[in-house]
Amino acid sequence: MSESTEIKKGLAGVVVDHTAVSKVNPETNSLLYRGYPVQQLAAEKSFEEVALLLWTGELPTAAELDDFVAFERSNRALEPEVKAAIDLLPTTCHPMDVGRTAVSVLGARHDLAEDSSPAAELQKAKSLFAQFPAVVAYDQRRRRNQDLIEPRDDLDYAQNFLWMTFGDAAHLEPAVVDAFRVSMVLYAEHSFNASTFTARVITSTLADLHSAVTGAIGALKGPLHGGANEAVMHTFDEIGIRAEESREEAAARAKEWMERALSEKKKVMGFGHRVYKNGDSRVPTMKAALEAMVDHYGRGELMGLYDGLEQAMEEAKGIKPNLDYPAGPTYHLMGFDTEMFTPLFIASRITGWTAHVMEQRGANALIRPLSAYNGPAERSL
Ligand SMILES: CC(=O)SCCNC(=O)CCNC(=O)[C@H](O)C(C)(C)COP(=O)(O)OP(=O)(O)OC[C@H]1O[C@@H](n2cnc3c(N)ncnc32)[C@H](O)[C@@H]1OP(=O)(O)O
Ligand SMILES: O=C([O-])CC(=O)C(=O)O
Repeated sequence: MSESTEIKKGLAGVVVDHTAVSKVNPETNSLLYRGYPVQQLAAEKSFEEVALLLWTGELPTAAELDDFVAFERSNRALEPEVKAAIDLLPTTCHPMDVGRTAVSVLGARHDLAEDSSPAAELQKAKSLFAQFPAVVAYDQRRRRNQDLIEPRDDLDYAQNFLWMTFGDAAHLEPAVVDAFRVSMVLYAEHSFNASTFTARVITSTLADLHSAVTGAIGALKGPLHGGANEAVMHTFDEIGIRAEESREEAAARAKEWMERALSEKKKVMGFGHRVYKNGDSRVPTMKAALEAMVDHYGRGELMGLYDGLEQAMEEAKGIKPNLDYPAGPTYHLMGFDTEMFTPLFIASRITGWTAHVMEQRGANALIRPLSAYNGPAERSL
């Protein structure tokens, strides 16, 4: 094999493999899941339907959906052993550590752990989909000294997730459930992003699905990727959220903050994207969901901060927001602690990761690039 010396730092612009799971097209600013525009899916489909679409390549028939919904509803409860493992972790650790540990425990306990046949992989993906919300919900509650809430099988995925976290009727109001469902659909899949690529690298060694998802969670945690939704909220907090303020006043303070941050050469999380250079295809849909939450909770000043930062970044650098930008304040308004935002991203992205694990396994080649050595020349001891 001849060694190429051209280095593509960060693999930017490198096409590594085919995928039929999704198509990100920065030219048309579109995102298709298995051929369907994500905006249409977000408007019309449940997250359960979108998960099946990503895994199988087609939207489910009514009977297929019924089967999956029944499976999901009967596998939602937090297993006592997983709860025990979570309880061993301090509440001072990051909730992403809890999510990562829980997936690892779930893998070690799964009957099909070492079976990587297509049927077993799909079964494990469905199990993780069903089991993960209880991990996030319980972790959120224990950090507030609240007891675990059992799932309800009369609720769909999005409703039940909110129920297990908050246990009140206010979070089952259609406006809240819908914004949450939209966020799950939009976060589900995005081709060869860093965490999905991590999952594919791990799968390429023929390791098991839960190992791939555990590694993917590690990659998602960083603020250059999924951790940005949390970081966005820290920015809002640093600027200061003042409920009594008008939208215009909040926007003016946010603009000032952004101008100062950029003059200090700071990177502001929630802006920019490796692939989209002219705006993230998912942002308009997520921004509409955020606006619905702002109206629902009567919190116009938050939209002032949002607009002020966006405008100042656009004016100074022409850099647009990514999906994490509207998602962060949406989860904040719903009442999640800031550190829980990226675990919510996990709950959604489990679908895309596992679809890619199955695709990688179906046409595998070990992922092992080359490096150009630039250390000391050979020397003797
Ligand atoms: C769901 C998701 O995971 S979406 C991504 C979430 N991540 C973030 O929001 C983190 C903030 N954004 C970033 O760090 C970057 O935009 C990335 C990592 C997402 C993409 O980065 P890359 O394609 O590698 O571009 P890179 O970081 O080289 O940026 C190019 C230029 O734009 C600037 N830039 C890019 N994003 C930002 C930002 N958020 N704030 C300030 N400047 C930025 C860079 O400083 C760089 O400027 P320079 O050429 O003067 O040095
Ligand atoms: O595609 C990327 O690099 C990051 C991203 O937006 C995602 O994973 O949703």
